[in-house]
Formats: sequence, C-alpha cells, structure tokens
Amino acid sequence: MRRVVILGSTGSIGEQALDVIRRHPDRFEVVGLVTGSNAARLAEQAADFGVEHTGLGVDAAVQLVRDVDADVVLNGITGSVGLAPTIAALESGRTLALANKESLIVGGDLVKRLARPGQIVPVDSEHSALAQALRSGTNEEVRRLVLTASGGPFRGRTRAELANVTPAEALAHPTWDMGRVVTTNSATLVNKGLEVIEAHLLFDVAFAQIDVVVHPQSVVHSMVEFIDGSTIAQASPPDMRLPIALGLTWPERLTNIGVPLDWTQATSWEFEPVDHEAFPALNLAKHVGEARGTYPAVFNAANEEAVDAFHDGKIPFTGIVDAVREVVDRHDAPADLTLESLAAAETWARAEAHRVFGA
Ligand SMILES: NC(=O)C1=CN([C@@H]2O[C@H](COP(=O)(O)OP(=O)(O)OC[C@H]3O[C@@H](n4cnc5c(N)ncnc54)[C@H](OP(=O)(O)O)[C@@H]3O)[C@@H](O)[C@H]2O)C=CC1
Ligand SMILES: CC(=O)[C@@H](O)[C@H](O)COP(=O)(O)O
Ligand SMILES: [Mn+2]
Repeated sequence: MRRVVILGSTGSIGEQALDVIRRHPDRFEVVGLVTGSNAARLAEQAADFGVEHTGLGVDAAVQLVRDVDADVVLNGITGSVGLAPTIAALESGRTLALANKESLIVGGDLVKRLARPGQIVPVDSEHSALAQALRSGTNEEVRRLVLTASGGPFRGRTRAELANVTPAEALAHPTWDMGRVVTTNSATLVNKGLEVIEAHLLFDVAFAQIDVVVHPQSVVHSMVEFIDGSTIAQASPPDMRLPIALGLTWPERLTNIGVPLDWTQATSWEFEPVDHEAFPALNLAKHVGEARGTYPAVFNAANEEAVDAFHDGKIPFTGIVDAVREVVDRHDAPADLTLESLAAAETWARAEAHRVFGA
C-alpha cells in the first residue's frame, strides 16, 4: 500500500492519477490532495477517495507535504509555482513523482542537490520513456538521448504562416489532451526545449548528446542510443496514465493501465527533423540550459507571461518566443545561485516580459 499525495489533483495529470489509483484500490491510499482554486472538484475528490487532508494554493501544498506522512508526492501543479512543493517533498524524504517539469528546470542544481539518487521519478512521458530505456544500460554506455516531439498543431508551417494562428488553434494538440500552458508550449516547441533541460538534469547527459526528432504519432516516447549503435525506444499509445502509474510505483509495473499497441494492423510511424527556423524555441532553450544559473528560470518565467499574453490577445503566436528571447538576452545573471536570487530573477523576467509586450 503506497500513501500518495497529489498536488494539482484537478488538472489533467491529477485527474489521470486518480484514475490510475481508482483501478488499484488495494495498492494506493490517497492521503492528501491540493489544487489551485477549484474547491468544488477538490471536495468531490476528497469524498470519493476518503481523503482527510486537502488544501488550496501553493502554501497549502508545501504545508501538507511537510505535515502528512506519505510515500510518494505527485507534483502535477502547472508552472514554476510548483518549485516550493518540489523542494518540500525532497526535504521531507518523499519519493517525488515529477510531472511539474518547471520546478526542476527552474531550480536546476539547487533541486538536484536536495535529491538523493532515485528520489525523483519522472512522469513526463519522454523522461519516463528514457528512464525505462536506461534500465538496461549504464551512463557510460549512453551515446545520446533522443527525445520525440509531436511537432504540435502547427507542424509543417513556415514562420510566416505562424504569424496569425489563434489561441484556439494552438490549443488543438494533435495527440495529447493536456492543460493550457503545456499545450501552448507544445505548439511553440518551448515544451520540448524545457524537456531537453529536464533530460540533462535528470540523467546527467550533456546537451550536445541530447537530440530531438519530430514524431507526429506520439507513440515512440523517446529513445536511448548506446555506444555500440543499439537504440532502445519506449513505445505505447499516447496515454499519460502509463508514466503516471510508473511514477507512483517505480520500478514496479501495474496491470490494467495502458492498452498495448495493436500489431495486427498495418501501421507506420514517421520521424522528421525539427524546423528550427519556424520553431526557434528549442535552440534558445538549449542555450539557456547551457548557460545554467538563473537563465532557465528567466526563460521559463518570461514564457509563462508570454503564454498568458498570447491567450489574452496581446501578442501574436510568434511573439511568444520573440519576447522570451528578448528577456533572456537582457538578463544579467547574479553571481550566486540561491533560492532568493532565483526568485528575484523570475520577478525581474516577468516584469521585463511585460515591458517587452508593452513596447
Ligand atoms: N497534462 C499532461 O499530459 C502533461 C503534463 N505535464 C506537466 O504536468 C504539470 C501539470 O500539467 P496539467 O495537468 O496539464 O495542467 P492543468 O492546467 O490541467 O492542471 C494544473 C493543476 O495545478 C493546479 N494549480 C495551479 N496553480 C496552483 C497553485 N498555485 N497551487 C496549487 N495548485 C495549483 C490546478 O488547480 P485548479 O484546477 O484549481 O486551477 C490544477 O489542478 C505541468 O508542469 C505540465 O507541464 C507533463 C507531461 C504531460
Ligand atoms: C505528454 C507529454 O509528456 C507532453 O509533455 C508531450 O510531450 C507534449 O507533446 P509535444 O511532443 O507536442 O511537446
Ligand atoms: Mn512531455
């Protein structure tokens, strides 16, 4: 029986985690639920799963993680606001099933230093795929990691053709049903950029050895290429319940989670290179990842503001990454990386992004 805390329980990840748990009542006890503001749905979930400890907002998340005894904390909050609960989970010694990639990317080396080996279990589909593939090799045997990207709803368009796309079009993801921010990030490929940094931090592989390939079907979730030329890929229909379940029980697998691939039907999987001219976010993300320190936090904070500005009709779609680049270019990193300097850099980046939108 694993005692589970779910942060962000009303979101896409949170609801799917509860679905996994509903299928295995003998394996899990939900001991805590936190969400942002949706108190009505939170109350329903608490009643369904008999949960005593619930909370609203990020401070409640931190408190609950520290106070409630649990084996695993699933961080399914969206955005860099998830950093404080990630830190609380690590400091409290819980296994952290990490969907909230932003907290690792923003916290970078500070978060890594807090985690004991194996304490962070990736839930992001690509990183779960990599973790599964890496079970069969050591880091010395790895030549490169290859992350797959769906390409998002605008795959195949030129930069000029992206100028007038609408928020509704950006939210029409071809393969995954996810929250607003990560879906928009998939459309700009900011998500893939964040995931390259996430892979670097999780698996200690240099940026030069992390590649991205577009795979529109989202069936191969990523692959590891080994020094002898062998590649191990993880494949399954696009359904987050599989990596969520693994995040909750790693390294064990559960039955009754995903539907396997159907090999009786003729099927083709496509792979194609990223169009970096139309989607410059990926190279920009690698650049901030290599720069380390507060740069990834600045990149992410400016992007969070730009995503809101795009959805509010203040900037065009291509303006998202243009604004992020401008903010990153203007950033002067502080000498020391501390939680305080990170918070100050984020605050600066958000204000600077608004200055760019207003200019
Ligand atoms: N959805 C997916 O398939 C995938 C998601 N991820 C990552 O997982 C994370 C969550 O994504 P997703 O589930 O899609 O997002 P959603 O927008 O669907 O859900 C976000 C959740 O976070 C809660 N939340 C927001 N702000 C706060 C806050 N300040 N304090 C506490 N809770 C808060 C929301 O509560 P409320 O409903 O009350 O607003 C909601 O429960 C993101 O980091 C995303 O990148 C990674 C891979 C796949
Ligand atoms: C399901 C998941 O892990 C998402 O982060 C996914 O990767 C988004 O799809 P893209 O490949 O389009 O970014
Ligand atoms: Mn992903």
